[in-house]
Amino acid sequence: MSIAAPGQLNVNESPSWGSRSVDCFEKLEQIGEGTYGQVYMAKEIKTGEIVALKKIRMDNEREGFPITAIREIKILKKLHHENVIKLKEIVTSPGPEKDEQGRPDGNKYKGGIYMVFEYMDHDLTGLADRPGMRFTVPQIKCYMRQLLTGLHYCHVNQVLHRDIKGSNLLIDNEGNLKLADFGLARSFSNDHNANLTNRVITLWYRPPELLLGTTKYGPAVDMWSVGCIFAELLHGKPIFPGKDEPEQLNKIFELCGAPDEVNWPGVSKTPWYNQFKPTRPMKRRLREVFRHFDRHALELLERMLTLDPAQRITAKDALDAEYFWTDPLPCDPKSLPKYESSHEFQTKKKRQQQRQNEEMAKRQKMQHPQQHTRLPPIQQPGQHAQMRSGPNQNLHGSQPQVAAGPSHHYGKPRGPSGGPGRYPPSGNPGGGYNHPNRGGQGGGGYGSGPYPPQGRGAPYGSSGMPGGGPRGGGGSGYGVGAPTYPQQGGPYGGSGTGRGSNMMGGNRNQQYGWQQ
Ligand SMILES: Nc1ncnc2c1ncn2[C@@H]1O[C@H](COP(=O)(O)OP(=O)(O)OP(=O)(O)O)[C@@H](O)[C@H]1O
Repeated sequence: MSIAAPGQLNVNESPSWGSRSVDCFEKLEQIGEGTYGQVYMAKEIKTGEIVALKKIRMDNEREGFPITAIREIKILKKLHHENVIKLKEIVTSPGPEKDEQGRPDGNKYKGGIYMVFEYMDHDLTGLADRPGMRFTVPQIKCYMRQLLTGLHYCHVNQVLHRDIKGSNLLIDNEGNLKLADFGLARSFSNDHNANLTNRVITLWYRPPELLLGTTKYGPAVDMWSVGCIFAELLHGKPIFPGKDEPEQLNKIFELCGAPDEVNWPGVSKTPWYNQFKPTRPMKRRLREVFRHFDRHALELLERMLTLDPAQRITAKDALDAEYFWTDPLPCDPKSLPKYESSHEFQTKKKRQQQRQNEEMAKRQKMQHPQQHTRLPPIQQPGQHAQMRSGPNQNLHGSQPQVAAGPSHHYGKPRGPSGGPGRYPPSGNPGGGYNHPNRGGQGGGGYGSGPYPPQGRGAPYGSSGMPGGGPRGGGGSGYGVGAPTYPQQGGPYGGSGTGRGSNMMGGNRNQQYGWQQ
């Protein structure tokens, strides 16, 4: 195997890797917008095969080929599993890129580099965000089992994903779930002796050890994120929607209790413990808050959302949990309903459009109050099932017609709050931190709202949720807007500046200094 010089991409391993032009593909539509650039659904002209093209952003020539992209390619080339997204090849575009209007796109780099992936119809966030979406218990078990199987495979192969969240879990119309976006992934050694950056994992899914500044960690960080996803599937909305790191920790402690040397030996030695330890006793309330969850689901969740990473359940043990072996059993992926493609990018875009329409209608009403009452209703995007859908459009068969069009996870969780209407303002987070701006009482956020019915019920149903349900209303995806980071110098200072800043996960391109 030939080795590329540092900072260069080794495309020599297979003649096809990097040798073909992106012109072999016809871009059909944008389905995602990530830190690195756009993701498109595209068709290979020769074969008609539908793929996903992820453009690698090369904004800054001086930095060369982004280290994160090199990592993603390197790791994905070594991982081959049915629950891990398949990287098919790398293609290039020789000349300056053009934008949609045919103008040069301002990219200083003279060409473009794309990763070609197998196409997946949905991401979990986009799917869950569909109006009226209801996941059944066997369906949740089926997705969770696949998520854990894929993750177990990564961990056995000594790869940490470090960005597990709904928009990185891709689902096809055969019901297969695959882990995607390995841009923050890295190899680890079993002794966990290397210093790794703690500025990884999107804030809402970030475990307490990273929030407390730990730099020696292992697969348990991914298992915390899995616990957050699991709870979200059952609960119907994200369980820890913190707007910045201190609030994130606070939300965790309110539900999982305060960490101490009894429940988490060694916690007092974590770098930022003294700064962020709660100033009042906080007991674990997970069982009480989620008492309506199925018993086995709650048992498993308890073990995933364990504060001490050393005691947190592993992917392998989670797969053995009673939850997956008791009725109702996980369903066969193939038996799952087939939906029109849905990615978070598109659901967000649609909501934005809807809000614009509503505002326009309001303005019209103010200008022509009489006439307005007789106007036909504003047409909402996605009312007609005529949007371009993925290659499996004809797979709907006898499934109930779904109203909305595609909705990939576009624009990703850049910011923590879910957008207007989705999450009530958290108010004073309470929780008693030693943080100058915090420390008030109350504000638990779990005690007041009704929860969706459990058991065989519909975790994502619109009934019973405040404001018509977290998924159905006008809120936008998984977060917009910037969290307020404390000034540099504090534990959370200095992130999120410059190009490619990911509000929830920090700035990827700045995450790789002395710590990896
Ligand atoms: N293979 C694929 N098939 C279909 N859609 C995809 C595929 N890969 C990515 N997407 C869509 O594009 C979105 C962004 O992709 P991805 O997470 O890989 O980009 P990114 O630049 O790493 O994003 P981020 O900055 O959020 O980490 C995904 O959430 C998903 O909706």
